[in-house]
Amino acid sequence: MVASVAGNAASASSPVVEIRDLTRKYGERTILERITLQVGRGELFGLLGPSGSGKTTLIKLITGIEKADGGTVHVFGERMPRLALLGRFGYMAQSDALYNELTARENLLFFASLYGLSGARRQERIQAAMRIVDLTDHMNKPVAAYSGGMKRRLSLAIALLHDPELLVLDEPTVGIDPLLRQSIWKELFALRDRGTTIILTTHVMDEADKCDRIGLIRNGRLTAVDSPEALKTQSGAATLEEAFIVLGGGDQA
Ligand SMILES: Nc1ncnc2c1ncn2[C@@H]1O[C@H](COP(=O)(O)OP(=O)(O)OP(=O)(O)O)[C@@H](O)[C@H]1O
Repeated sequence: MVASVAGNAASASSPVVEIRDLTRKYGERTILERITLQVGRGELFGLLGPSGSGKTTLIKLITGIEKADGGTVHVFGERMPRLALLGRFGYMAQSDALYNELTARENLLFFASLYGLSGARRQERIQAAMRIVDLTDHMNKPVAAYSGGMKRRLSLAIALLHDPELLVLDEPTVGIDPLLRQSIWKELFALRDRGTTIILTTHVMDEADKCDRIGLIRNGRLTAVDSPEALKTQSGAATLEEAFIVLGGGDQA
C-alpha cells in the first residue's frame, strides 16, 4: 500500500528507473559493485560491456527477477521487486522463454492473457508486434520449427505485446540479420519518441552509438555513463570502440 502511494506520488519528471548503490554477489564473488544510475522517461539507454561484465545481472535486478545484496532499484518510483509493475514493462531475456510445442500465435495468446489483453485490442497488439519483427507470415508455425533468429524476434514481439512504458531488452538483436536489425532499431526509435523508456544490453558498438546514453560496464562496475558523443569527446577518441577502451570499458569486448 505504502509503495503504491509512493508510486502515485512520483512526478512525471522522476526517473523511470533509479538504481542506488546496487551490489550483487554470487557466493564470495562480487558481480556488481555499487552501481548508481538513473534512466529517464523516453530515454534509450544502452549497457555496453564485455562478456561476463555483469550486464544481464544488472538487467535482472532492474526487472526484479533477482534480488540485490545491497542498494536499491526503484522503477516508476516503486521499490523492486514488485509484481504489480509487471504489466508496465516488457522484458526480453537473453535466452528465449518460449513454449516450443506451441505455435507463435499460441505463445502470444498466452502472454496476452498474462497481461490482461483481450478482444480486439489483443488482436491488434498481436498483429502490431508480429509486424514489427516481420513474423506475420509465420504466426501459425510451432516455435520448435523456428530458427534461432526467429525465436529472438518472437521474444521481442512478446516484450512489445502490451505496449509497455518500459522495455528491458537483453541483447535484442543477436542472431538477427542486418536488414531486420535496422527495421527493429527504427521501431525502437519510434517507441522512444513516443515516450517509451528502453534499456538494452549490447556488444555491438554501432548499436551502442544509436543510444541516447550508454553505461560502460566492466568487472561489475559502471565506469562511465554519458551520450556516445560525450564519451568520445571525454576520451579524445574518434570512435566509440576507442572510447570504450580508454574509459575502462574493456579491451576484451
Ligand atoms: N547464477 C549465477 N551464479 C554464479 N555466477 C553467476 C551467475 N550468473 C552470472 N554469474 C556470473 O556473473 C558474472 C556476470 O554475468 P552476466 O551474465 O551478468 O554478464 P554479461 O555481461 O551479461 O555477459 P554476456 O555479455 O556474456 O551475457 C559472470 O562472471 C557470470 O559467470
